[in-house]
Amino acid sequence: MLGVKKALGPRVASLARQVHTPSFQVFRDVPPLRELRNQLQRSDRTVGFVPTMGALHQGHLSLIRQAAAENTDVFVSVYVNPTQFGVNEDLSSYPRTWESDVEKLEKLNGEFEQSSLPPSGRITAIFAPTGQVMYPTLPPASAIDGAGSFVTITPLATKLEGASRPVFFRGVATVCTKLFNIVKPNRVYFGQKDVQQCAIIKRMVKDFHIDVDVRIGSTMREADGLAMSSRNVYLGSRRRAVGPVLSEALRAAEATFKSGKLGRKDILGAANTIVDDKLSEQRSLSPSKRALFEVDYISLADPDTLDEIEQVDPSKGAILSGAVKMLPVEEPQANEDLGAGGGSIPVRLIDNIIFKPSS
Ligand SMILES: Nc1ncnc2c1ncn2[C@@H]1O[C@H](COP(=O)(O)OP(=O)(O)OP(=O)(O)O)[C@@H](O)[C@H]1O
Ligand SMILES: CC(C)(CO)[C@@H](O)C(=O)[O-]
Ligand code: BAL
Repeated sequence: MLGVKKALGPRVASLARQVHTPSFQVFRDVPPLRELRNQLQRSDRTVGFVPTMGALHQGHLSLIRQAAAENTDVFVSVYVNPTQFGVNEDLSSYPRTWESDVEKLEKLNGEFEQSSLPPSGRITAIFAPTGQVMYPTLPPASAIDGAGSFVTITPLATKLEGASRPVFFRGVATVCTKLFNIVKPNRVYFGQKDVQQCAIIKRMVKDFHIDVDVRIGSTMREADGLAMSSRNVYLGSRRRAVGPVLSEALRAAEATFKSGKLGRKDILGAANTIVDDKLSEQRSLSPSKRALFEVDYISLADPDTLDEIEQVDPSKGAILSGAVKMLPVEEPQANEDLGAGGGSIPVRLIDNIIFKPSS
């Protein structure tokens, strides 16, 4: 185990000193973390675990708040897992904001200390492992035929997000298996924004008899409906203004469902109209002003199998979801806010709404 100062380097160490004594331990390796976990086990404390890839925002913090309300101790992992990125995806540019992540977690612990709402747990440990720790035998492989020890959950992992990102859920299931084995949490917390990831984790826990309770937190949004996401920092102002199109489209589809229509054509038709109108509007603008995007999918699927459905069965409900790729900014303007990556990185936005089964 590293003290927070040693783990963070001199700049953050001095920052941490200014704030107050670090309120959690930072672990880079497994054995010291296991030692702490075993101590907690012996004193009947419960661990809620929130896996993240860092670049923390209010979505992550809401999961941590939920974990603190339901456990005495919260463990958070910060690890950008290479095996869930395809070979042409944004692994190298993925936002890494360790210093501000630690500040946010410190602030949150301060909030928990002040809280009068019982019971309130606190963040006890951050696990920020190296690649060598997480993949001890072979360097991690992202190619589809790459060698390594992997967990695969098929056919769930091949649908929707998996159709566009073929190694994504293999990487997620693999790293989550490792993390669950290391942390041995009582409860794990995932965000509904990544609805297919939630379905895959639940299936993995069931099929492998993993002794953990999977808890899902609701999607945190910006004021205009855009789902919060670490990758939103790539958008810049032009693409940011168009990004809410996906949540608007899903809300229109939901309104159609709530008006009593159960058929795919009606429900998805409402979403597609919003998306098509927005795209026409943007195409009519000059390349120096517009933000173009491609729709990867807008889906109405069975909540268990994720297969596309023609009709919502009210007793089962459905998952309405979508993915849109914001294309690189054309003809950037002087002084334009282009976001991280200078507007050149395509940004995949995902979102969903769950139609709950009627009781
Ligand atoms: N807006 C959100 N509301 C609630 N939970 C969220 C939100 N965004 C992410 N999460 C959850 O936080 C956990 C960690 O996600 P991750 O670190 O990949 O952040 P992210 O914002 O989803 O990043 P990315 O841009 O890579 O999708 C996941 O369980 C994810 O579902
Ligand atoms: C669950 C996860 C931390 C695994 O790397 C990641 O997929 C994420 O942040 O959603
Ligand atoms: N939130 C999911 C992580 C990813 O897109 O790689």
